[in-house]
Amino acid sequence: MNLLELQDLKTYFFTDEGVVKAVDGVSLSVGEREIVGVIGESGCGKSTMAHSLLRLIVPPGEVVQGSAVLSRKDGGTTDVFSLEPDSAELRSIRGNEISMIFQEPMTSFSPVHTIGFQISEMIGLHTDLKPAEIRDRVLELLARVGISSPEQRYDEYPHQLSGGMRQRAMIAMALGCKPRIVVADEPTTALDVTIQAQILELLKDLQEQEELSAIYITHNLGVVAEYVDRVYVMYLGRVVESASTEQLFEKPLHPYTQKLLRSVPRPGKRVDRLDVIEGSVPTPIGLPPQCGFVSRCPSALEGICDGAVPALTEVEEGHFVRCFLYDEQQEPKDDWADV
Ligand SMILES: Nc1ncnc2c1ncn2[C@@H]1O[C@H](COP(=O)(O)OP(=O)(O)OP(=O)(O)O)[C@@H](O)[C@H]1O
Repeated sequence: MNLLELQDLKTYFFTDEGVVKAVDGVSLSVGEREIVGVIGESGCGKSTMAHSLLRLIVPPGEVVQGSAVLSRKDGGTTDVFSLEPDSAELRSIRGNEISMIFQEPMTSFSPVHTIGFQISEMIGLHTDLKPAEIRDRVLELLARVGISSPEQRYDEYPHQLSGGMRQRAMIAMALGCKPRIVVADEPTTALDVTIQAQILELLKDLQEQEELSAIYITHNLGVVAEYVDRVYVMYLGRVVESASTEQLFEKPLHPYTQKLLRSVPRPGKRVDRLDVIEGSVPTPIGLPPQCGFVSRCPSALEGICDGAVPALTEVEEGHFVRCFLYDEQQEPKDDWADV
């Protein structure tokens, strides 16, 4: 049984310019102790998908469809999308069972309280521990994530910590209640490479020791190659390919994935020239029913790829692709909703 089963998520933003279909039918699963990666260019809907999972979408955005069934610590299951936004149950899930590490740590800490106070408050909210026990847990966590002199850091404010330390403190906060799944949205962009590597190593250790699963949203294919078990490639609000990391690097199928892999340097691969993906991700407003990548695809088939949205098809075990090139039998369909 998977820890998390996201089915057919659609999250739209209802703007004056039109309906932005930021996530348009994404399904994704996370197994126990599995690290799942989500990749794709800026604007493909990765962050919107992650925020939807934690019910952090605010108007004009809305989750319009989908289910996210979470297997709970107590052995039960809950569809996170069926809960009221302000419900106690949702609050008990957030932070306690699924927690999120954001792009910029300053946004998840308040500047006016100390680091220790904020992590303690979060643990206090979700557990019955006594204040002294909470303090001990926070100190242990700070040490665990590699923060030196935890006693001293406990009483410091976020601005007193370096970027790397703040990131660690945020991980401590995210792990405070021993969640089963951590969603890390580009956890390392704002940091230098050495700290990036340390943080990812730390998360990997925690995954092994604390039975943690994770969803990593990243632009960095080096990170995917090294730390991720299974990958979802997103384009224009949809998953266009998903496979084990090994399968994906060995044999990328979707022309978008192939371009993406050729557009960034990868460890262990010598390339003379990196590819550039021509054009940019369109804004997902009023898009015609066709493959989202058709306007940028070097292999597009006229009359096929521009006539319908391809379905996600399993090409070999565990390797799925949404592309007519691999599904020639498929008749163009006029309605995406039927696919
Ligand atoms: N609050 C909002 N209002 C309107 N449109 C939005 C809003 N937030 C995101 N979008 C749009 O939704 C689409 C998906 O954006 P999202 O930030 O989820 O992509 P992303 O893949 O996470 O990008 P990045 O890697 O830059 O974070 C984009 O077209 C974006 O402009």
